[in-house]
Amino acid sequence: MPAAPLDIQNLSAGYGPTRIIEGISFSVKAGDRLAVLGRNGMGKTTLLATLMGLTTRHAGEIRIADQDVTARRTSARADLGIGYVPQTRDIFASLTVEENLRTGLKGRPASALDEAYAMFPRLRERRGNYGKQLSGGEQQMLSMARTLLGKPSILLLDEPLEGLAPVICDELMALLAKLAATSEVTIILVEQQIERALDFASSVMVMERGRTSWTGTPDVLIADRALVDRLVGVGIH
Ligand SMILES: Nc1ncnc2c1ncn2[C@@H]1O[C@H](COP(=O)(O)OP(=O)(O)OP(=O)(O)O)[C@@H](O)[C@H]1O
Repeated sequence: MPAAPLDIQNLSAGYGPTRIIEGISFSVKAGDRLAVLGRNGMGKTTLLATLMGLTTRHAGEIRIADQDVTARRTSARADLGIGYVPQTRDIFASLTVEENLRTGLKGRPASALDEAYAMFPRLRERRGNYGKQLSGGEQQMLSMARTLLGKPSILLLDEPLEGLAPVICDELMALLAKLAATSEVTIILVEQQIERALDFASSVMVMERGRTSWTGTPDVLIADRALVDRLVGVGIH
């Protein structure tokens, strides 16, 4: 599927009656990269989960490639091309790497597994290992590879670097940059590693208590450490 634009208008959502995100609006053009930043507990995960149809929506509209998907179920959104890599790295612990990857094929031929192995050579080496035997970095690679096999037009990544060694973070970000350079996928990245997220993104949204507190381009934040500190509480060093 080619990269798709995403347009969110006045989105409010949460868990049951509890509203967590409130009045969020943004647009991401096809092939662009939006970083969503913010301190802990500000609603970033809830926003991604809402885009995937996994929360209670109270108001607002979600459009993918000019189609209103607001009323669509999670599975229909996945069919329309949203790929979601949650913070919890939803791999099957008791399936092997290869079996996990097969669940992501979505009707594509098994030969497509080679794409995943080309992107993540480490997964080829571990193809017979069970999910639970993988390191944190390998689990993240598997979770991402499985989602990418479905050829998403929009990719939602929730803190993919969490808990990973710097060298693995470098590898994953290089891969994401390569993927973004093809312009075949629109990427929304929630990340606490601000500097890496700003290096990667073409636009930025900062969230505070469920609302948008700042939007702009990464260069503005990179040049203004005090602003970053005020918005997300950590300076860039
Ligand atoms: N399943 C849930 N049911 C009820 N409340 C929830 C649920 N998941 C999250 N919350 C609440 O929603 C708020 C926002 O959480 P969320 O995980 O979206 O924030 P976040 O910005 O992604 O934080 P972090 O950076 O720590 O992952 C928090 O107050 C959290 O306690």
